[in-house]
Amino acid sequence: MSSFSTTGDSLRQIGDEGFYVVNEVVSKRLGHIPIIKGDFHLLPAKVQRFVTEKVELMRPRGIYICDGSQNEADEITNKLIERGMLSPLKAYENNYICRTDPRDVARVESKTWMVTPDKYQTVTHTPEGVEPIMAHWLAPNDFSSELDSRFPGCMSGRIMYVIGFSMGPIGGPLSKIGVQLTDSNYVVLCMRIMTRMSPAIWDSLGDADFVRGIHSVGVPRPVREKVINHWPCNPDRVLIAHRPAEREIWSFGSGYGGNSLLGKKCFALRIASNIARDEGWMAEHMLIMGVTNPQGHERFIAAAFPSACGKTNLAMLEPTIPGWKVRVVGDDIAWMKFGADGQLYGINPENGFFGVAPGTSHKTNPMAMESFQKNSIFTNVAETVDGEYYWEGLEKEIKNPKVEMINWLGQKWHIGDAGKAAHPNSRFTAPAAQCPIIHPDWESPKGVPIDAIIFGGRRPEGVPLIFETFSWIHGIFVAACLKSETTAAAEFTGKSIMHDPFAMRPFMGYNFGQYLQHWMDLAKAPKGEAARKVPKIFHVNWFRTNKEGKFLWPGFGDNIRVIDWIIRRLDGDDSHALKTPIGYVPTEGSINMDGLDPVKWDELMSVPKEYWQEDVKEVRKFFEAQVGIDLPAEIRRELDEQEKRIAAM
Ligand SMILES: Nc1nc2c(ncn2[C@@H]2O[C@H](COP(=O)(O)OP(=O)(O)OP(=O)(O)O)[C@@H](O)[C@H]2O)c(=O)[nH]1
Ligand SMILES: O=C([O-])CC(=O)C(=O)O
Ligand SMILES: [Mn+2]
Repeated sequence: MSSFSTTGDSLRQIGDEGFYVVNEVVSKRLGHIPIIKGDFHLLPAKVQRFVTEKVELMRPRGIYICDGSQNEADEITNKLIERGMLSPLKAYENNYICRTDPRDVARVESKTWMVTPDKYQTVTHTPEGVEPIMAHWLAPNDFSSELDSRFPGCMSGRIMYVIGFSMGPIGGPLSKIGVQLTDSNYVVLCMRIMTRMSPAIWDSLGDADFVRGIHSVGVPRPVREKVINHWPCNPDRVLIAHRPAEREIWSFGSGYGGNSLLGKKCFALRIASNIARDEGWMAEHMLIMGVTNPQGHERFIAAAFPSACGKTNLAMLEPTIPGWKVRVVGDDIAWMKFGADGQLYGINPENGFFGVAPGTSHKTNPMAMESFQKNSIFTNVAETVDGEYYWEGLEKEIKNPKVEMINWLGQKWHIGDAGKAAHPNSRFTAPAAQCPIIHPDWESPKGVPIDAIIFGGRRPEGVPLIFETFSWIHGIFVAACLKSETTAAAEFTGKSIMHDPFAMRPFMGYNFGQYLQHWMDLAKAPKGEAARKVPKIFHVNWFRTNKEGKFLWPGFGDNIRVIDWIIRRLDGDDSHALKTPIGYVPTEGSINMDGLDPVKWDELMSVPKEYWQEDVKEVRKFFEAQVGIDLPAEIRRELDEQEKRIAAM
């Protein structure tokens, strides 16, 4: 029998919150835990049990059941303004800025764990002494002690918010429900933008199971250390742990989005990829865009680039060649499933954009700019005395270039001063529905038909602007070899090229060899279903540089020129592709360059033999060290074949 029961309504004011208690949870051990908002009795029984168990563990001073309403958001926002955590950006409507503790600015890959009874459910068989980089494993016993040293009493003196949310349109066949508990009201406001949060969740859920998220900033009251920028966090004790079998996430010590908005990377990628494997679909770090050509025919494309490598920008691109139209379905995560008709369909499980601010401007990404003119939250950007946001990349667009600002560290700052205005991983959080080019079908429950998948990364050297892979399996091989220069989205400093297979290294939810096998298996339709029409797979590189380190390709809106070539390939145009050892590249003249400053075609498109000889050796080492016996034989064969093709160049 549960040690909890609930009592009826009572009305009183508690603490300094000024909220009224409508009912309360009674624990034999803890006494009365006031429900500050919402009706506990209306939660599904399983959610009630989840909440009461965690209340007993984390001992908040009150429970706040969120309904996702505007009133609720206003109430929380006002509270945060009072406390100094948020401030309004007066130049816009309902836009707010906040600065984090400077130690809490990005995902912490090294403290992110998958907890499975068998190590090899999580990681591949790496040789003695080789630390797996794709997923980090924590043994259940070790997890228990990590948990015990953090969570008991961690919400003491704080309010626990209960957030019911749907990833994907509520009730849709590809959608999933989660419940996140958190003691951060910043997280509540951001989850309200990033997920679908409404009382309809509880009706849709009924008795069914849900993904459980438990999040605490890890600063119980009374607070022992000084809180910086009104941003409580506990950087030394950060832990982001997932129990895939239990569909459960435990996040401690960080308020930064990628660590704390549990619907996003933790649920929609790490946990969902486990569900997807069990249920025969895919959860990927991909944008989805609809592209209409001048003839009026629309195609949907999914694309995976590592963090801060251009997904948001590609998803919303404003074409620089006439007649083309791009509309965004999603900018970061795609859940995709083959239909019985053999077509792959994809949804964007999110409800908002959590985008990189620096580099975003009317020139590079006007549609993102339009999306965050209201109802948005900016984290770690600079603020001008006129109440505008500012970051690197807006130099030419700011009204008054001499204006005084407060930089992300809270110091007075002007353009030209030392240091940066905004943290390189500063972010905007904006409702997707506000994007002027949001696709009319972006909330279609069954998803949009995906005809091509693009992979890419930041590759200063050797990798052509675009190539098409030879087959589904060769495409999987190319995605497994994906590499990119490190960015500020995680804790790595300095620029080095890292492996980031499928742009999923930080988000891998299970053994990478099995993940590859799952991708391969998806090509085969189950009995009774139409043969699967697997998407064509491409690789792009917007970031190749010349000897001076300058980008050879203008990128952004001009990337439509590459998409145009891709779509012609989908349409069966065979006349404009040259076979190379790594795939098909465009023949010179087959990419529309009208109106562009001259581009150094050879430097941009070449496939240098020496570079690729080195690359294939390096990839072989990587596979041996990081995938080992878990590497499917077919993928090893692709490597062998590619090596032979390169040798014969
Ligand atoms: N040179 C160049 N830079 C680009 C291009 N596209 C994006 N960028 C820059 O890359 C950075 C990150 O781009 P985003 O589109 O936000 O990256 P993302 O893949 O959505 O990142 P996450 O949200 O971290 O997953 C920004 O500073 C952009 O300005 C491009 O085509 N060329
Ligand atoms: O998770 C985050 O912090 C933001 C993001 O999209 C990424 O890093 O890929
Ligand atoms: Mn991302």
